Amino acid sequence: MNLEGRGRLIIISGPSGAGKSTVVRQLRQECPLPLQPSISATTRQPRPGEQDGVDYFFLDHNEFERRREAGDFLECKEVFGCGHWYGTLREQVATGLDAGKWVILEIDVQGALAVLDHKEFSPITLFIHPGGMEELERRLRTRGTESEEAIAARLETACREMQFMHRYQYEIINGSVDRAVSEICQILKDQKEKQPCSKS
Ligand SMILES: Nc1ncnc2c1ncn2[C@@H]1O[C@H](COP(=O)(O)OP(=O)(O)OP(=O)(O)O)[C@@H](O)[C@H]1O
Ligand SMILES: Nc1nc2c(ncn2[C@@H]2O[C@H](COP(=O)(O)O)[C@@H](O)[C@H]2O)c(=O)[nH]1
Repeated sequence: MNLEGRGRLIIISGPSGAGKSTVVRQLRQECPLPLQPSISATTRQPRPGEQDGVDYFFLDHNEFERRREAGDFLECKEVFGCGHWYGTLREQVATGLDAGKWVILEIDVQGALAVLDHKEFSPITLFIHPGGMEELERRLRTRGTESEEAIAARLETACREMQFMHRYQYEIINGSVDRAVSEICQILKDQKEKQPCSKS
């Protein structure tokens, strides 16, 4: 059974700091497809400027657990092993797909593999990385949102995640944001062309 209805599901993974959010933000502005990010839930604290219900739904651990027990998540994982949970809300995905949107999940590798196990979806899968660990570290430091300890955990996780790149359909090297955005947009347009009956 395929639950994608009129929309499509897109999974974008890659190490923390690879530039996923940056690329997705520009992709939404420039790519002429009805793209819609799925807003995840997380137990981590908001960063300065982040808004509840826009960047994430920021939940405390009890509320996250309650929603997990209620079956509200399509997948949820403790990312980076530092006690913070992240999860894709079923409602975000279902509402978007029902409305004919191309719903983007910006999630880690464990989460992506869990979604791929749900056979009712046939997502377009992309793995973004910056082309080298030194550049990844530079980007995480330049962003300035994580402690030294958190950066170390993210880099360690990145090494493991890189080993799963072969599970994705497309590898995107985000050297230049403009180039990565135009490459992804072209991939999505090509996928649209391949659909049996043209969906919006
Ligand atoms: N092509 C690029 N060249 C140089 N810097 C970049 C590029 N793409 C993104 N950046 C910068 O790298 C940092 C990390 O980018 P971003 O926050 O988008 O990564 P992310 O993959 O979404 O991270 P996370 O998984 O932690 O949310 C930001 O400071 C961003 O401005
Ligand atoms: N498995 C999931 N991973 C998720 C989800 N939402 C985000 N993420 C991943 O978390 C890291 C860290 O994000 P940050 O905002 O704290 O920097 C990021 O790399 C995402 O891949 C989710 O719903 N499920």
